[in-house]
Amino acid sequence: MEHSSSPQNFITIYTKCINFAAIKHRNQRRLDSDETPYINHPIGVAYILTEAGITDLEVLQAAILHDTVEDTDTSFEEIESLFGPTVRAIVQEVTDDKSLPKQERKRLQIEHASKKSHQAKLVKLADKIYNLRDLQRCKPKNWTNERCREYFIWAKKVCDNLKGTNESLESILDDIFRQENVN
Ligand SMILES: Nc1nc2c(ncn2[C@@H]2O[C@H](COP(=O)(O)OP(=O)(O)O)[C@@H](OP(=O)(O)OP(=O)(O)O)[C@H]2O)c(=O)[nH]1
Ligand SMILES: [Mn+2]
Repeated sequence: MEHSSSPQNFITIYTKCINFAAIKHRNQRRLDSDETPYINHPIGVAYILTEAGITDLEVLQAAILHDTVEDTDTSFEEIESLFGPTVRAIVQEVTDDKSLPKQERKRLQIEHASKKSHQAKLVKLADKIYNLRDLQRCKPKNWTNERCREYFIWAKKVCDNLKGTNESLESILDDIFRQENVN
């Protein structure tokens, strides 16, 4: 999408994304016992990226929008018409096909990670950092210790195939996996 890089436009475009995602996720909660509003997750994913020095607006937009199609009634067409073809493409790359069995979806994340675009890899790395930190903070309702452990082990396999994308994000992940003795 054509946009100037002036701070005014950047903030206007970014805020439009946050507002859209907040409306779409408004009835959703995280799985923690506090039932944290779901929107905390996409905002936190974008924040992880800005803290790592990433200023690519399309990446930050896609981070905010990354779970709208997977987890709400949002369509890719809607994303494209509001935010343009590049943001749509990144969101599409990080969206799991929920019609597939879970095991297959998880396997495909490992298999496809290395083939993603640079922009999509950044969103995937930050998504994993957020979710792994969240698991370190507290166990989701109904998750056993074993399920948490399996998530760490699976996430490591996905992240191994995203290597060479961003040093800062990858060093955060290295620390998390080291803390959890996943190797
Ligand atoms: N750690 C944690 N995760 C929570 C919580 N609430 C919701 N989630 C979401 O749960 C997903 C991970 O749970 P799984 O059982 O492995 O996956 P599934 O939802 O796709 O079946 C993540 O989806 P995702 O963001 O699409 O990422 P991905 O894991 O599928 O890559 C994560 O955002 C929570 O309180 N803690
Ligand atoms: Mn996510």
